[in-house]
Amino acid sequence: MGLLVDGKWQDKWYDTKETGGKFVRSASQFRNWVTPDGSAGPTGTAGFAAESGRYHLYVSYACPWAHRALIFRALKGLEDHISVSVVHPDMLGEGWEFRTDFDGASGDTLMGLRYMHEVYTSAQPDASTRVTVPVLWDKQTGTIVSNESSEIIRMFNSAFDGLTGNRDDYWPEPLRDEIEAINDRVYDTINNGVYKAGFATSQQAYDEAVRPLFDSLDWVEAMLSENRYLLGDRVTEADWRLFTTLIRFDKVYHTHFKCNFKRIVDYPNIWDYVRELYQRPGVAATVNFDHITRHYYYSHDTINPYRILPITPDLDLWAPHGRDRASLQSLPKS
Ligand SMILES: N[C@@H](CCC(=O)N[C@@H](CS)C(=O)NCC(=O)O)C(=O)O
Repeated sequence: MGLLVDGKWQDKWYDTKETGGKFVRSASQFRNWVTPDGSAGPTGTAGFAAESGRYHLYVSYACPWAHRALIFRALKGLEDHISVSVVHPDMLGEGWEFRTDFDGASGDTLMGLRYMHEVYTSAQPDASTRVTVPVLWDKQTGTIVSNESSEIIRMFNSAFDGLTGNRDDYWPEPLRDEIEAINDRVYDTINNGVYKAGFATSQQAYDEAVRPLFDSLDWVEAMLSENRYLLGDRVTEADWRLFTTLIRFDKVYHTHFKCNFKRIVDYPNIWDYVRELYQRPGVAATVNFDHITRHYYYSHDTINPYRILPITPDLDLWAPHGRDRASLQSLPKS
C-alpha cells in the first residue's frame, strides 16, 4: 500500500493522524472522457473518441469501484471493444501488482508491466497520486483517460452506443436529479461508509461511520419494499453502484470492517434485490469471491495482522429472487 510522489513509489498506509482517526478518500486525478466523436467531456481534454480496440481497462476483481466498470462493460456489450487486465488480489508494499500466481489474475496483458504504479508513471512520469483501480487507458496516445469509476461508467453507458448498437440507458435524462440524490447518500454512507468504518483508527470515527451506514441500509430496505429498484421500475446506475458494496458485505465488510450490526441476508428486500441483480445476464461473471476475500483479509495488515482468511458464509445467489412479483411493479416515475 502506498502512493506516488513525484513519480517515485512510497510505501505508506493511509495517514489518519491529521483527521482524528478518520479515513478520507483522495480525489481521482485523471478526469478525461471518451465521447462518441472525441470532443471534450465535462472535464479534462478532448481527443478520446469511442473506437473499438482503442481502450484498455485495468481492474481488480476485489475492488468495488473497479467492479462498477466491469459491470458496465458487460451490460453494454463492450467486452469485444475494451480489453481488460486484472491485478493480483494482494495489495502489498508495491501496491497493486501484475503477478499471475492467483487464478484470474491476468498480469498486464497490454504492456507487460509489474506494478500498477508503473501504469501511472507511463502516463505521467512525475505523477504524485494514489495508485488506484480502475484505470481506463488509451492505447493510441499512451495515457490514462480516467481513474474515476463514477465517470468511467457514464462513458461506458453511452459513448460506445454507435459502435455496439446497445442503447440500454442506466443514466436516463429524466431521472438524473433523483439518481444523483440517491448516489450521494449511498456513496457517503454505504459505498464509502464501509471503508470509513473499517479504516477508522478512533472509536469516534468508527461510530460516526457505522451508525449512518445501518440507517442507510434501513432506508434502502424501505425503498425496496415498495419498488423493485431504487428508482422504481427501472434499473439505473444507482442500483449498480449500490450492488458492488452489497455483494461484498456479508463475506467481507461485516467481519473485516466491523460492519456487524446486521448482515445483508437479514434484510429481506435487499437480499432478494442483490440476487436479482446478480442473476442479470453478464453480472455473475464479474463477481469473484476468491479475489474479494483474499484481497481484503490479506492486504490490510493493519486491520488483520496475521492475515488469517476467515471462513465466510455460503451465499445462495442463484435462489429465486421473487422481485418480479406484482406488488412491486409500480408505475415508472417519469
Ligand atoms: N475514486 C476512485 C477510488 C478507487 C479506489 O479507491 N480503489 C481502491 C481499490 S478498492 C484502490 O485502488 N486503492 C489503492 C489506494 O488507495 O492506494 C474510483 O471510484 O475510481
